[in-house]
Amino acid sequence: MTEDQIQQLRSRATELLIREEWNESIQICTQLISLCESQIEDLNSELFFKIRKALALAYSNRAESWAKLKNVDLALSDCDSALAIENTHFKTLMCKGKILLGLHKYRLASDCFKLGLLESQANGNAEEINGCLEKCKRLDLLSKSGVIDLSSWVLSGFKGRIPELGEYISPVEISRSEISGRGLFAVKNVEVGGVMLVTKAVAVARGVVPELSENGQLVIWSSFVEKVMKCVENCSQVRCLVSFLSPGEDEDELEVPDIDMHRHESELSQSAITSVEKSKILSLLDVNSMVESVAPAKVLGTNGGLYGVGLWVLPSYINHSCCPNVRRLHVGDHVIVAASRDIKAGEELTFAYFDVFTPLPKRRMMLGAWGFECRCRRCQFEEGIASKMEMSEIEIGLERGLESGNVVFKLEESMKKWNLRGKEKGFCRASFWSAYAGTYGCERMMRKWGRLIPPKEVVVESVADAVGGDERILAVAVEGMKSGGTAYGGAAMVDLERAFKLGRGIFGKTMKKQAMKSLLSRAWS
Ligand SMILES: C[S@@+](CC[C@H](N)C(=O)[O-])C[C@H]1O[C@@H](n2cnc3c(N)ncnc32)[C@H](O)[C@@H]1O
Repeated sequence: MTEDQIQQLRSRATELLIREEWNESIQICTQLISLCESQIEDLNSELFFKIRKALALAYSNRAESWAKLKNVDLALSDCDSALAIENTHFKTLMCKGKILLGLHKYRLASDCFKLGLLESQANGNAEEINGCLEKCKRLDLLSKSGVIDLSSWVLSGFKGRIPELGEYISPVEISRSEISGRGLFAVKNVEVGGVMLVTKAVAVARGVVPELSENGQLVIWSSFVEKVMKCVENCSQVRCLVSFLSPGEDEDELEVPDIDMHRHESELSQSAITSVEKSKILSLLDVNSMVESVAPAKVLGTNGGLYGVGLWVLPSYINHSCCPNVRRLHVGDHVIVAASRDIKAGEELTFAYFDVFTPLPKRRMMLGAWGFECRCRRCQFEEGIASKMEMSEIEIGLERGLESGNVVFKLEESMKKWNLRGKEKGFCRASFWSAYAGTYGCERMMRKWGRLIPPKEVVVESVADAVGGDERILAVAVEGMKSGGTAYGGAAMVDLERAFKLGRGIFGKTMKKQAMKSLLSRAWS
């Protein structure tokens, strides 16, 4: 009788799995598990082995259903129950390997696939298992080296699948920040373009939003909140990491988490945090979620027309500066954080939370919405010159439609008068970048003002040095290169090397020169 019941439930569970009815399949597997467990105590040996087999399969099937529903904790727990009964259970090893791969635990995943490969059932699945093993190896290497190569994807014109990325953490640490709360700090010197982090989103929601209507954004936002809630509920690893993020208040009281907690091979205590309230999640998301940056996506030809909002945990420790030293590049659900200029060991990593080419009064307005005041070197410097008469004349001139060449001329003359040097000039030029771009990009304007203002290569380099790489600086820099002219007035090779350096400040060291060249040509076409 019991045998028949078990057989019936098994067939029903298999049918539901095939039909991808995960919730129903979980119900049937749960019934099957209870039945098997109630029978397993006092059985003659033949039936005992049969029931154990059915029990292992029921746990395995339920694990698969939980995994499909993205309930990672329950899926892993069922895998472990199945493996405790039969430690080489093929189906379970495959299921556990895939879950661990999704959690970026490449070596543990690889151990499961290797064990699976030894089983007789591997014969018909060898290609798939070897593919998984290959993927573990590739991503493990990336997670150790940070070496990313998007070249073939870039050269193919972004056709085909988005390159698969793993998670990577360069030598950085989380420490108390003088800016606010905790921040992320470089432990070693990093050259422009150096990849600092590669992080997969906890969740990301995207949609085509016609003209970015507020309503459309709201719909995407609520789907994003739902996705994050689900991940937090279903994965203790995510729950633990998310619970350390800043709610935006009393940041100096917040605990400083160990960076190693974010290395996915490390084991997190499963029971550390059992739940996080929705209201807390909402305030964490207000402070830490990021909109996928549109500009590099446009150049990369990806995500065009899409509005995307996501949560990437480790990048959430990066504070804002108006003269930042890192930038982010979105590739699929991953964000690559790379140095947008050279960074010294001990320096805090900073993003610009909004466009760096914004004059001080507008930056203050935007920061008002964020709820904090920026005290970065650039803001402090620009506050010092804000009351100068020439500065008000330039701002008023710009507002009233003064010719951009004239704005640039007046600013350059004022900077000479104020005896500015080094980065200070770059800060001012960045704040009035639109006037510089308008002047260098217009032949008529250059005929009129060209001899009275600095050559564009001087301006390009001072702005990149002050606020880091930006595709708009690159566009001005490479203008004229295609037609045989030289952007920098020197030999073409030198021009190209400088353009590559600017490109690395935007896209990071993520591709070979040939691919970067094709991106540069997009910028100048
Ligand atoms: C994404 S978090 C950055 C990491 C945060 N400091 C922490 O301890 O987790 C963003 C929050 O950090 C603070 N913050 C970031 N940049 C700042 C700045 N330049 N000045 C003051 N507060 C800043 C603000 O409270 C902001 O809401």
